[in-house]
Amino acid sequence: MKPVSVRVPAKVNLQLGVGPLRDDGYHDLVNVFHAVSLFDEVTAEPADALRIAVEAAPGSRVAIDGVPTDDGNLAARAARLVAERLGVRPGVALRIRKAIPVAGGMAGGSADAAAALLACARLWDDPAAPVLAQSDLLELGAALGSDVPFALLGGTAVGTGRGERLAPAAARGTFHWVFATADGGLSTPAVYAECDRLRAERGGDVPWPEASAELMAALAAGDAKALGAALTNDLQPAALALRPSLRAALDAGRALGAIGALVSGSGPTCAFLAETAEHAADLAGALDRAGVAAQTLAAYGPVPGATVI
Ligand SMILES: C[C@](O)(CO)[C@H](O)COP(=O)(O)OP(=O)(O)OC[C@H]1O[C@@H](n2ccc(N)nc2=O)[C@H](O)[C@@H]1O
Ligand SMILES: Nc1ncnc2c1ncn2[C@@H]1O[C@H](COP(=O)(O)OP(=O)(O)OP(=O)(O)O)[C@@H](O)[C@H]1O
Repeated sequence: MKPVSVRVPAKVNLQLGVGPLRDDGYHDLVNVFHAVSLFDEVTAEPADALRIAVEAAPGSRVAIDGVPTDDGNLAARAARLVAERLGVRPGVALRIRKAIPVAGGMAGGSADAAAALLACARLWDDPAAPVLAQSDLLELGAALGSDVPFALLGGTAVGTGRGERLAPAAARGTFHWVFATADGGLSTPAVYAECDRLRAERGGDVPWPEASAELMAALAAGDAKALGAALTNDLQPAALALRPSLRAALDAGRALGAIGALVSGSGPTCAFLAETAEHAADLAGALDRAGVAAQTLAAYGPVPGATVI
């Protein structure tokens, strides 16, 4: 059996509408996912047992210290799920090359899980009569994490439920982004908990989230300025409360001409929308010089989800 390599993108949330806390500890969302051109790569090769190796992708300065190389790695759990479903032994060496910031709010772990699902299915399933269809992989992905199904699908899509129920969104053209990473990650459960705490402090009912009509129209028209004005993230106040320094990064990006600025998902990475690829390159340079980010990364979206290469 030959090794299988899968390339998988990061995401930014264009709208993250967070509803009330559910009994199961999750929140109902309106989550407009957008896949961007920062890619992790996962290679799966037959081995005597399940092994994980993690490295920074060539040319990437991503800090991989916090990434587990045991069953704590979401990619390992993905491989076990596929093996279990296909009734095979999980004998696979997974090599993960990371370019997606770790614990950055860009779903890097979820991306690796999606890539491992696809790579292991390709390695172990019968190509002539596959047991696992795309819908099965989406279901296995949802069992691993709320962001995993989108990493399989890619593009631009609206997630409801806890974010795992996906409908592709009409989107035209390409949008250009700059991502400003921060030193040290934020824990997703901690950011949701801080959101609940801030809401309880404020009092009143939490409204049911609705997809923004302005955002969906901007996407369908490929109108970057309108998209920039319509970006929202209900987790942003919580991320800013836990990491006050992010406010300076957002303010700097806006002052330097970003047409939209927000915290990406649960943070701490901040996302800035630019008008063109050149504008994104200039903005990345200016943000670097302003010293408000650990690193700046220019990228574009939408891009496809997990893909065998
Ligand atoms: C912030 C986002 O990245 C935006 O796309 C996601 O909502 C988080 O997705 P994820 O990292 O895949 O999260 P999961 O692994 O499913 O859940 C981790 C934790 O985040 C919180 N969580 C997650 C999703 C959701 N709809 N409501 C939640 O409250 C819960 O505390 C949960 O225990
Ligand atoms: N393959 C993986 N890559 C990165 N982190 C992983 C991986 N598997 C497990 N983890 C663990 O998950 C934690 C969160 O990592 P991840 O990079 O997925 O965060 P995130 O991008 O903020 O996630 P999200 O945007 O989905 O909330 C890490 O600190 C690490 O302990």
